[in-house]
Amino acid sequence: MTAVPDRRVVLRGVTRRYGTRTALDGVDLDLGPGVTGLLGRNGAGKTTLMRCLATDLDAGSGEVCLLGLDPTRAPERTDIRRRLGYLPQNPDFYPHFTAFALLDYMAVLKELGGRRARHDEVRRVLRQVGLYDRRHSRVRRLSGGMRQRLALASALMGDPDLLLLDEPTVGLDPEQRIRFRNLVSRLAVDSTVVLSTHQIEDVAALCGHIVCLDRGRVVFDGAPGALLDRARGHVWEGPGDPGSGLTSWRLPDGRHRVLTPGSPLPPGEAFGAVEPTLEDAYLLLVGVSGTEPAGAAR
Ligand SMILES: Nc1ncnc2c1ncn2[C@@H]1O[C@H](COP(=O)(O)OP(=O)(O)OP(=O)(O)O)[C@@H](O)[C@H]1O
Repeated sequence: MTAVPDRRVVLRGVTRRYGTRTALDGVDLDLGPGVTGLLGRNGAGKTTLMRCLATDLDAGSGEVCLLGLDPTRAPERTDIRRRLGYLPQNPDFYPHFTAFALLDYMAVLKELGGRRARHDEVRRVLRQVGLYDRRHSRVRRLSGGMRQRLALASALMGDPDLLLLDEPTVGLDPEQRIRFRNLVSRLAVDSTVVLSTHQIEDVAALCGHIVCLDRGRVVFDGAPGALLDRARGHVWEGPGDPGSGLTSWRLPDGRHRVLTPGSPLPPGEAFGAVEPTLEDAYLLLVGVSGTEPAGAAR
């Protein structure tokens, strides 16, 4: 009987600084197979966390265990790297390589077997991301969305146990986005996937687990339903702009949607409570510049 590989990601008290700036502040995490959505505003620490998980950046102080292995030990770090796929934010590729040659080169670096096995794997991932017909195109001739899909193909090579995707759907058209969701959700049956994104629709469609960072700290770690529960009673719709510094926006029918962090009371007489979306819940959690985050959501 073959042993089931350990696919967990465990962090204990990870604090990562850049000089005097603290990017991660005492982060504890425990992730397993399925898709975890990593949310947070610009500068919250998402990319720093992803780079620590990708072993691209040392984790500073605290403990990290990836796939049952210790990334501070060189041989274990090599094993982790063979078993992980990483799509970094703004990937940049050699522009003169063809799509096929580029992935083949990545496969060599990842030590994915001999030439035939490698080429089979490159063809497989090119088909998965819908780029097989463009395999002989040079990277510089691909569109931005196609380059993003090429980066995804590179991350998918070797069926990784841990897949780290930093803003993967930037530049994808709606059809490709659905294709991406299907691909990732199938992979996440067995693998641990971490999806860092500002696209809340992708999180709603894919993630069974959400982690939200704010100024380097974990401010939410749980199921989407639990995040929605916190927002219930704080989202309203009614006529007119209630003003008073609350987060609100005009809907296409002229009514206003209003968030009342902290207060479970309507912002005006004619306002009725509505079911929160994940975006409402996220905005209530982290607050919007000029407003306070929801007391109840902290
Ligand atoms: N190489 C670096 N040197 C110094 N400071 C950095 C460096 N990289 C990131 N930072 C700082 O660390 C903090 C966290 O940045 P990080 O890129 O992890 O945030 P993020 O959540 O990924 O943001 P975004 O959503 O904008 O991509 C920010 O204050 C940022 O300015």
